[in-house]
Amino acid sequence: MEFGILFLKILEAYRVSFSICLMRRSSKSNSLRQLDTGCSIGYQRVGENITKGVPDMHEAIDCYREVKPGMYGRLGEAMEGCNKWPSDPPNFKDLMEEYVNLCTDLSSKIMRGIALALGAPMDVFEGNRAGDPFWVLRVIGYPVVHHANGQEMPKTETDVGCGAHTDYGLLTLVNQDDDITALQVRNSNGEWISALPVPGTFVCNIGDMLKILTNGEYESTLHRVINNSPKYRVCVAYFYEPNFDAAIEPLDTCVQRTGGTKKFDSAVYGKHLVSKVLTNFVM
Ligand SMILES: O=C(O)CCC(=O)C(=O)O
Ligand SMILES: [Fe+2]
Repeated sequence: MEFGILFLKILEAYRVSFSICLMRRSSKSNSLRQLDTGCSIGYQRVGENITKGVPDMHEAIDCYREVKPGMYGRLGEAMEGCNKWPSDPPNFKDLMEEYVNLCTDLSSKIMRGIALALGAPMDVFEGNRAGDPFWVLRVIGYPVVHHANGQEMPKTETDVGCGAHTDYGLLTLVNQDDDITALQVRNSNGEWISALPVPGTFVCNIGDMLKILTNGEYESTLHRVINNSPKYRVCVAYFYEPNFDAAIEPLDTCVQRTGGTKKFDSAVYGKHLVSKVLTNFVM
């Protein structure tokens, strides 16, 4: 039953997000932009997001779990501020908040499954690791890179909807169009393979923090987006993250499972996120 409700929410979030992207494109409004902080809450125009020095061919609305002033001291300062939810349609904020709650619940269940698969206690990812998880929600629109007559534009770096990267937290739930194949993941042979859309499902990516926690047993998924279809593509990506101030290091169980040597130093999640956001995902 729970999944049934989630499924309906997936569809509704998709539908509303799609209309927002279309609205934004037609009105050319940039009223959601937050210009007064280095943080990227709100609307980003096509090409404003940069991955490894190359502008991404997408536009997006970014929302974060709210960091209230002083909540995490200096660590959280760059992320302080309210989300810029679109006011039209009027139920956008409520719907997306409900969607976030459902995704958070589902992700914590997936993390419990992963804990058991690793032979660790079911709640190993809770408490001061991810008992109070941070989250990020991105509604992303990828414009068409074909000419109207279907002829392909010259292949340049700028055709890339989103350059190759790994996500920085624990898990990502990608809610993509049913009829456009654009997301690609790199497999262990170094080949790019398409993550074919399966209606009513998420693609679930592993992020950098889960790689550290598992001492590399779970690899963070290298992925990219190339929208070669003749249609505007929409994706709603939900990022499930550790506690903002969590110091993440390999779990003892995972160090033992992977040869007894810690492969990663401890990393404070919030610091990792802020460095990514402030450098516009250069790394
Ligand atoms: O659009 C997609 O399918 C994935 C987007 C993505 O990788 C990201 O926002 O980190
Ligand atoms: Fe990603």
